[in-house]
Amino acid sequence: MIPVLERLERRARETLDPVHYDYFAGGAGREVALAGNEAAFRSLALLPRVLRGAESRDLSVPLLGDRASMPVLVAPTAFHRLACPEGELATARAAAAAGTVLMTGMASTVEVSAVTGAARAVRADAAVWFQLYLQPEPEVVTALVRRAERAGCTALVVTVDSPVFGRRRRDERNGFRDLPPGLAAENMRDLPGGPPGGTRDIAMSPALSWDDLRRLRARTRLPVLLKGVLHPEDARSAVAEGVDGLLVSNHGGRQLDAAAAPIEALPGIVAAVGGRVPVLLDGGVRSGSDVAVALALGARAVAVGRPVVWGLAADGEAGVRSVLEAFREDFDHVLALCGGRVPADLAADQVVRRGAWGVAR
Ligand SMILES: Cc1cc2nc3c(=O)[nH]c(=O)nc-3n(C[C@H](O)[C@H](O)[C@H](O)COP(=O)(O)O)c2cc1C
Ligand SMILES: CCCCC(=O)C(=O)O
Repeated sequence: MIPVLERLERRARETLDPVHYDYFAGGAGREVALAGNEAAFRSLALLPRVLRGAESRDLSVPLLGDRASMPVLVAPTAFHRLACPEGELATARAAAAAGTVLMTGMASTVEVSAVTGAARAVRADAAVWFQLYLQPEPEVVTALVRRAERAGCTALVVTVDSPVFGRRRRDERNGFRDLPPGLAAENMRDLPGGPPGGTRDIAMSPALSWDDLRRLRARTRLPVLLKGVLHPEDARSAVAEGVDGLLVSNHGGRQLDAAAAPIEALPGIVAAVGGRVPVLLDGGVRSGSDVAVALALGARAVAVGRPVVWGLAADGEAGVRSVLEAFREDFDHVLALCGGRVPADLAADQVVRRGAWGVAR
């Protein structure tokens, strides 16, 4: 882990209400998936290339019509006002200042138009994508999509790894269920069928199918990224359905505790997709070399969840900036050490399994 991240996490742990710390930090079940996400990166190593004449690095990557200044994006995480009074506004400013994509969540404690407003006040062309869980009622989905479109979001991130909510033992132990008074999931306010002026609950439904995704895509011209895919067949189906990108993820180990680490699933997905749409990854990315391994194995970019929350809790907007700049600096350094000039210079033949005998292909 990058030392700055360790420091910020420590500070966040000291600062946050322990119940909220556990909500942010925790995973499902025995937290095997949570630990496995980082462990899987540690089991992989890089074969640097040499004498490549790789001067003047450029870390930027194209993504669904936007361009990120580096291949490290902000993953959608819920309830930022639990971490800092400004909440998602601070996160949005920091992401915009870093020139990277913010995936803002349906479970944001600041309404999405205020989030995009904060980002665009820092950088006029700041890219903000809207993450949503498909809701069983079509009119609710439409209302959410319109809300994201009106706010100027440039893509939708549809999370599909949550047919039911994961069992988070820390939250069960702590009795953490609801946001404290004064905080709410503001994107869920004033939706069809909800209490006037109040918020609806976010529903998770195992009944959702590709039909629901088709209905969503028929309702919007925004590109759609599917978040939470681990199986190559699902990746194939998604591409056949016309999805614009995939985010390989196990929800930071918060849903299926037996889920494979995203970095383990990535090669199968990349092979299934065959370059037809960009593949992104999140889960356990904690250093520039983690970024490099994911990119070498075929990811266009990665996203980070908890490190951003720790930055936010430790030092608000400045803390998130520190996190993003630490990733930029560390990835730039690793790319240089690997003989790369641009992210796409990293190739799959540069990744080996630690402890395995063999030669580079
Ligand atoms: C506190 C917390 C809240 C999250 N909330 C959401 C959410 O509302 N929607 C979603 O799609 N993913 C959510 N995630 C998952 C993240 O988008 C991402 O997949 C995960 O955090 C990546 O792993 P990392 O934390 O190891 O970087 C959440 C993760 C955390 C830690
Ligand atoms: C209903 C809020 C969902 C938050 C979430 O996805 C998580 O805590 O992992």
